[in-house]
Parts: sequence; structure tokens; C-alpha cells
Amino acid sequence: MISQLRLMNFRCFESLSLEMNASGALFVGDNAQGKTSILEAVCMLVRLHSPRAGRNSHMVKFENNELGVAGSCWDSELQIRYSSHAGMKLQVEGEPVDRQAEYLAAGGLIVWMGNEDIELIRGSGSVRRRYLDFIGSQLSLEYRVALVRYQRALKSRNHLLKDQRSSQAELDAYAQILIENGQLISQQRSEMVERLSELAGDVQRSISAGNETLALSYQSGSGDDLAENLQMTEQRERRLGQTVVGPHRDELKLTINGMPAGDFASEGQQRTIALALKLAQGELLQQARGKLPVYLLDDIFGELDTQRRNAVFARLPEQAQKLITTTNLDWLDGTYTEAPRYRVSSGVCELIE
Ligand SMILES: Nc1ncnc2c1ncn2[C@@H]1O[C@H](COP(=O)(O)OP(=O)(O)OP(=O)(O)O)[C@@H](O)[C@H]1O
Repeated sequence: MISQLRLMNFRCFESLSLEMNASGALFVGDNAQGKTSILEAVCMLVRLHSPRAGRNSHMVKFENNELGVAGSCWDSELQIRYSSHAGMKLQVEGEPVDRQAEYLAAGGLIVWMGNEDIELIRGSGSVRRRYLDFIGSQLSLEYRVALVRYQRALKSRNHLLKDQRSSQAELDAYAQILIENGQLISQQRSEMVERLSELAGDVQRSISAGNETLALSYQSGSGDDLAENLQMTEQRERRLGQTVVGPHRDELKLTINGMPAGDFASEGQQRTIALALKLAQGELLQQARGKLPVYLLDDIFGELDTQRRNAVFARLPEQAQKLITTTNLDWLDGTYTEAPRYRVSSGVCELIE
């Protein structure tokens, strides 16, 4: 769990210092006041990952050069400093660490739930691959390392494929990195999807009162043999200037009652599927890692009908720390009363007595 969070020049916060208890907190405020930024900072601190910033520089408060995020997570004291000229500087227990993998070894777990999760059903395959990658990276450091290597090699190989002068030896060298790391990624994604399908199917059944069958399946973008397929497609790849086989072309297929969810699920069913996928993520992480994730719930409860809201609360582990943002407390009918409440306004966060 997170017991302390400190921010400096993060988004609209010049500074913030929060002590948190095991149950979590409710952050209440109008739109654009800084609620989501607090959850984003927690996600950065624990996983070095922002669910919404394309670039780290976007998180630095306007007209400043450097941001700081620090805090106490799962009994480790963590600190991030970032500036565009010096990049990311990390510390664990007050000691600098050079590698992100070393920082992440502290091993905190996060589930982020937000209204944009509906894109998991409606959006492109990249949204679903990111969902799997965020889980995979929390399940094993090995997965994260393979993913980073794969993505770097893919970028370099695509660059070479666009250049007529690039040599076969160079292309082969990058293909080898894709093969080595791609196999691990495919293998782990396939195992993850099998377990997620069971868990998400169960959540969907409980939220829909047993009426709906949700199933997940993994469709490999590598074919049966990535090495062979890379060789076979190389001429086409040279023409197109990009690598066309590999895990970056994987799909996570979602079906509801046997039909593709993106094409046939109603708006309400899609919302339930999005919840089911995220709740399944939490259950998988908990089972595999033997500890509870922190749940970051970004403004979802005001949007949900009572039945779905109750179903989500019933499914969230009681002991898990939950950080919840909301624009109003109208929905809070005794469901979640024990957590401290904070008012967030123009980048200032104050405890509501
Ligand atoms: N780098 C930045 N520096 C300063 N302010 C920023 C930066 N990035 C975003 N903001 C601003 O911070 C404010 C808070 O954004 P945030 O998304 O945290 O609000 P919110 O309270 O969650 O709003 P909503 O309820 O609409 O989701 C917004 O006004 C946004 O424009």
C-alpha cells in the first residue's frame, strides 16, 4: 500500500504531501482541479508508468523544469525526479538506482480503472496490448525487460527497412532480438489471457446476474514460428518499410455470448466488460504475486448505475487500498464511508473534516 505521497511541480500541483491509510482516500472536486493527477502520480511512483501522459515532460508543471514524485510504498521509500535535460533520476531508500528494473523490484502493484477503459472494447488492438503489457510487467520483471528490448529493436528494424541502403546483416541482427524477446512475450501473453478469461468471465457473470458469457482469447501476430515468418515476409517488409509479423501485431479477442464484443456489445455491456477486465487484472495480480494491488479508481462511480456500482464494490477486495476520485458524493450511499475525504481545488488538496 501507499502510506505517503509527496509531489513537487507535478501537473497542476506545485507541492503536495499526503499521508494515506490502509483503506485509501476519496478525492472530491470539480473538473480540472487535479484529482486524476494525484492518481497518475501514484501510478508513476509505483510503476514508472503514466496511464495518460505520452511524454514525461507533459507531467512537469507548466513553466517549470523539473518534477518530483516521492513516497512510501509497500515499505520502500521511493523517489523520482524528472527534467527534460537530465531525464529520469530514481532513488530507492535514499540511494540512487541506475536501472528502472532495480527500482521496480520494490514490486508494488496497481490496477487503474477509468471511464476511458471502454476503449479496451472499442479501441484498436494497441489499447488491448497495452492492457496486457501493464499486467505482464507487474507479473514479472523478465516480461518488462523483454518488452523494452523488443520495442527498441522493432523501432530500429523499421527504420532500417525504410532505408534502401541498409545491409542484410543489420536487419538480421535486429530480427534475432525480435525473435528472442518476442517468444517470451507471446508465451506470457498467451498464459495471461487464459487466466484472465476465466477471471473476467466470472466477474461478467456476477455483474450481469449470470446472463452474459465473456471470453478472452489470444491471437498471435507471430504465426507458428516467428523466425520463419520474419524470413518469409522480408521482401514485403522492405516494400512496406515496416515489420509485419510479431507480438506488436497480437490481438486480444473479446467475445460476449460468442459474438465479437467490439461489434455487438451494447454500451452497457461494454462498460461491464471494461470493469470485468480490470477487476480480473486485480485478481490475477493478487493470485500470482500474493499481495493486494492498490486500486486507482478515476471517476467511475458517478457514471455507473447502482447495480454495477454495487457489483464492483462487492468484487473489490475489502482489504485493498482504494484511491477514488469523484466530482460529487451523491452516489456514496453508505458504500464506502470509512476512507478519509479530501477536497481538491486548483492544485490544492485539503482534508474534509
Ligand atoms: N503539466 C501541467 N502543468 C500544469 N497544469 C497542468 C499540466 N497538465 C495538466 N494540467 C492541468 O491540471 C488540471 C487538473 O487536471 P486533472 O486531470 O488532474 O483534473 P481532474 O480534477 O481529474 O479533472 P476531471 O474531473 O475533469 O477529470 C487541469 O486544469 C489541466 O489542464
